[in-house]
Amino acid sequence: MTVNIALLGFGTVASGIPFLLKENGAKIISAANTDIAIAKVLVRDEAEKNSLLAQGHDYHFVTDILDIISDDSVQIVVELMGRIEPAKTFITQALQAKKHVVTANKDLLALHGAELLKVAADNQVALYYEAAVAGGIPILRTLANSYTSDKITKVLGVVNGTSNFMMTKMVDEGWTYDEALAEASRLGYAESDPTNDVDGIDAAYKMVILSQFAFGMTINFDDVRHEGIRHITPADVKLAQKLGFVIKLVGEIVERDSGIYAEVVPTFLPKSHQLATVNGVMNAVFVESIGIGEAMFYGPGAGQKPTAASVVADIIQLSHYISKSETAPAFNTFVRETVYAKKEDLLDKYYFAIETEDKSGQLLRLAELFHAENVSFEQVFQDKINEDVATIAIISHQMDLNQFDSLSDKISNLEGFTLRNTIKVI
Ligand SMILES: NC(=O)C1=CN([C@@H]2O[C@H](COP(=O)(O)OP(=O)(O)OC[C@H]3O[C@@H](n4cnc5c(N)ncnc54)[C@H](OP(=O)(O)O)[C@@H]3O)[C@@H](O)[C@H]2O)C=CC1
Ligand SMILES: N[C@@H](CC=O)C(=O)O
Ligand code: NA
Repeated sequence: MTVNIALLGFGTVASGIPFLLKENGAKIISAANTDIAIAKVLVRDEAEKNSLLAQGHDYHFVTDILDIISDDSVQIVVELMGRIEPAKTFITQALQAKKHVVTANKDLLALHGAELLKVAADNQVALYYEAAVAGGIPILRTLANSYTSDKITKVLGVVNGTSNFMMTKMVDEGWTYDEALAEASRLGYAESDPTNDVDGIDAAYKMVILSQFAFGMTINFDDVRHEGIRHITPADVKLAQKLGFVIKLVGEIVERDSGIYAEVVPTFLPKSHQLATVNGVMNAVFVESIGIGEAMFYGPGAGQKPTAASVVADIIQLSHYISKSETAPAFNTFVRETVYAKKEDLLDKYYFAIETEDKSGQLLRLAELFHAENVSFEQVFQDKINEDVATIAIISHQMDLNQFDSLSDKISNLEGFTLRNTIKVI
């Protein structure tokens, strides 16, 4: 038999699918128990269709989603257009027409996943999305299947390929921010709007999805504190290096007695930490659990073939169920009530970079602020910016999130001081 699939969009990831289906034909047929054919491809308009045909792409291109939704021979719809609309409407229509759906769209899953999964369940079809988190790393299926016996307590992840690639190029090779971003876009790593990549939004979407698979809880996207890489300066990087740290954009999800918490923030990682060596477009998800202990899953987080490989793995799994006329199980079955951690249960050390006039008594004023919050300094450094202005860099001892927010606020409002940056220290 043959399972017919339809692709929505034919950009970076989607155009990698034919290669894998062709190169691994025999293996795929044996795993899926069926042949898999690309029956239709939705493109934006006639101009794109003609251009793809002229390039030698020999597919049945359509420009109206209804040509796919109303086609009973199409059993799996593969959404690779990205963004919220019209992807949300098209996926809903496909599920309602009792077609399985595969997507890599983390924006949509993080913001509207629950609604879409309900439509899938109501229509006895499945929605799979391995590629949505850490592109080529098989992390979601691993958490859903191989961690069933275990209790996860913490997930740390470098999960945005674009920002990690940019930071690596800027720090190790001296590229400018704009050069690094342009190259990440050229290589197909960045989103069509790279704001999400550099501002920590894409990684925060992935934290929402990871919270569901690792902890069975759905953290609201708005509750994921997130910050990107724009504010990190060469001075921050230099000090980090001097102290034996590297700076990375790290996502973290923890479960404390009071509940769960997730954030994505620039982080000082000790050079000896496993995540410190994750460079370029590589991603890694570091999992702490009571059974397995510490485990790290490492691989390419973006790029055409790695991402398409995850998409095709989902297609194969669904095709297998279709070929056996079996109901495809839900991608993730771990669901608990979502309970948020109290801020006082979230303890971390922080780096504060503060600019101020280079005159006596300034450090004392900062010391008084920290003392009033009952937080002590672990290390303090001062660096001249010019004749009159200096940066005071403080690495604190542990404080809870209330103390951190209060201190950041107070320093920002302290006359004569500018809080230039804060970075979490692991
Ligand atoms: N690239 C990567 O490494 C990874 C991507 N992803 C996710 O995979 C998805 C696809 O990403 P990627 O392939 O990089 O994106 P691209 O922008 O390369 O491809 C998307 C394609 O869909 C087309 N498209 C958009 N809207 C429509 C529409 N209404 N009708 C028809 N075609 C449409 C776009 O056309 P046009 O150019 O005209 O807008 C474009 O050709 C996204 O959700 C992304 O977040 C996930 C992991 C890794
Ligand atoms: N733009 C994303 C693509 C994969 O999710 C990234 O850079 O990680
Ligand atoms: Na993945």
